[in-house]
Amino acid sequence: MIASKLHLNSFLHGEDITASSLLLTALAFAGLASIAYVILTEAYRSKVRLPNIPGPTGLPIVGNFYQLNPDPAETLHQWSKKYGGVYQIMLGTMPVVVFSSMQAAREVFIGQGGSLIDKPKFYTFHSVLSSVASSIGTTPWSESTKRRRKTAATAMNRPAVASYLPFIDELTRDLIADLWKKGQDGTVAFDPRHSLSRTITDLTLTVNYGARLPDDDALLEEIIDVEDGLSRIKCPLGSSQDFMPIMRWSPFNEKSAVAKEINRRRLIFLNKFSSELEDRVEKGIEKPSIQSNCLKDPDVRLDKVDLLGISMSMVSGGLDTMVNTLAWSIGTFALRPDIQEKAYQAICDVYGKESWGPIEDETAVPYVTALVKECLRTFCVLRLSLPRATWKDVQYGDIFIPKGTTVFLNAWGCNRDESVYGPDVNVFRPERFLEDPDLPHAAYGFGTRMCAGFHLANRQLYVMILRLLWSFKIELSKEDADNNWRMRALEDVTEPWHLAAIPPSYKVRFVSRNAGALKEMLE
Ligand code: HEM
Repeated sequence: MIASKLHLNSFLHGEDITASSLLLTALAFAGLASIAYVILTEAYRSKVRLPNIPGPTGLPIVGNFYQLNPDPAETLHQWSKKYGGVYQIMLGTMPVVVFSSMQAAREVFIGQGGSLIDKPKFYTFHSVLSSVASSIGTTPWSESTKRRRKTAATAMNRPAVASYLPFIDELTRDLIADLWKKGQDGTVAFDPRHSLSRTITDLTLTVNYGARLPDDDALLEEIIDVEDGLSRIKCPLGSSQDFMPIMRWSPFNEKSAVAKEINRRRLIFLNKFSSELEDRVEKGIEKPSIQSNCLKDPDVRLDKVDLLGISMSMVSGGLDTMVNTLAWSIGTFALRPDIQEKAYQAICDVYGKESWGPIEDETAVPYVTALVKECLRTFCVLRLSLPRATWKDVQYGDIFIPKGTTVFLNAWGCNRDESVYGPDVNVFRPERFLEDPDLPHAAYGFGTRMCAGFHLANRQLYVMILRLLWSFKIELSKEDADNNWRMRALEDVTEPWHLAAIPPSYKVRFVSRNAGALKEMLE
């Protein structure tokens, strides 16, 4: 008995030794593997780093990724003061060339536009999310991208936008009626974001499919939620796993699963809208729209995947950008009654106090045109634009950027370029665009892949802002005013890592300036 106990003890003791030595061996092996991984990654990082382009070196494995905190666009803008208007950063093992000065950006993005026509491929977005089709703005250059881009750009050029004016007119009226009703003629303060989202989603779908959004709040919420999720993945800095492949195996990484689920949900509503349109085309009851034109025109050789890609671009391109630009603008107007007054007088000088004027002319009230540009410049909702890749080698002065390099346009930095806007660059001052009507801004990007919807966006912003400021005095809620609520483009952005710059929420009152005239305009 005793002997067998001894035997058992020594046996167990022996097991202990074996287990702990196995553990030690495993730890040593993991340690060596980690060291080897760091050495190999560092060797790779220094090999792929672009010669003769200045920029911060960054940390092993992660490069400059986490140094971009707390606000990537602003950090890159500050770095441009040290490294110049064109410099490189390392995102994990990926070198990225950043353009952060207006002059350099325009010279290369416009002057050598053909060399910057490509888009980089990111693991999360291109391999996990976009398994079926992807929006134009994120798709590398190919024959299919060329066809889609051309169709979308033609469908949103100046004459085409003129044909959508009845939709813009109808939806702006609905928006103003909704704001007036919800706020009970300025007696109740509320957050206008939901109304803005509904109007912009409705408008985007109407222009794309020729049918208005059904009165279905659940569907609207679903579209908004899916598009918000997409923005998070589409964000150039949205997924660390794109730059640090090791993150793809992290048990805490849910990015890929989230991307797949968003793709599934997005396809449900896009397919629904497409098949409803096909039905209308078959019955011959469709209204003019981008998709119906493509379906009916034998010269437009687009397949189903192309058409789906265009739909994705329209919904993704127009939603976040327009809603956030309007949300920043309305909040700013509430804080700046002087600007509201100037705009109101300028509108009344042209159209009088009894009418908000026709919708045809986008430049009839130059102060409003300038106001729209200053809103786009100041809030610049796509602060890092959408990433590009070089299609050909680029030579800019001493800087050589080889084909296939990822390039960021820091639109935020360009819009804060003192050499262009002067010392009051951080002041919200629409007059700067009256003093120099050719003054550029970078909110839509530049060159061959710049925003394909910019005519449509300019027209919508002009009409909506003009009519809002003619109809209402916009006043901050008492609660927000008491709390000294602010709307600074830099300090008050809510999620600086998000693709689109989202303003802080607020409540405002929409007080009619001339209730009788407004009622007539809405009839
Ligand atoms: C305030 C409104 C808007 C802003 C600030 C904005 C900004 C931008 C920016 C910065 C890009 C990337 C450009 C680049 O790569 O250089 C882009 C691309 C694009 N936008 Fe817009 N956008 C707006 C509204 C719209 C609207 C209303 C639509 C259509 C409904 C639209 C459709 C597109 C499309 C299709 C692209 C992809 C172009 C391509 O890659 O070839 N955008 N937009």
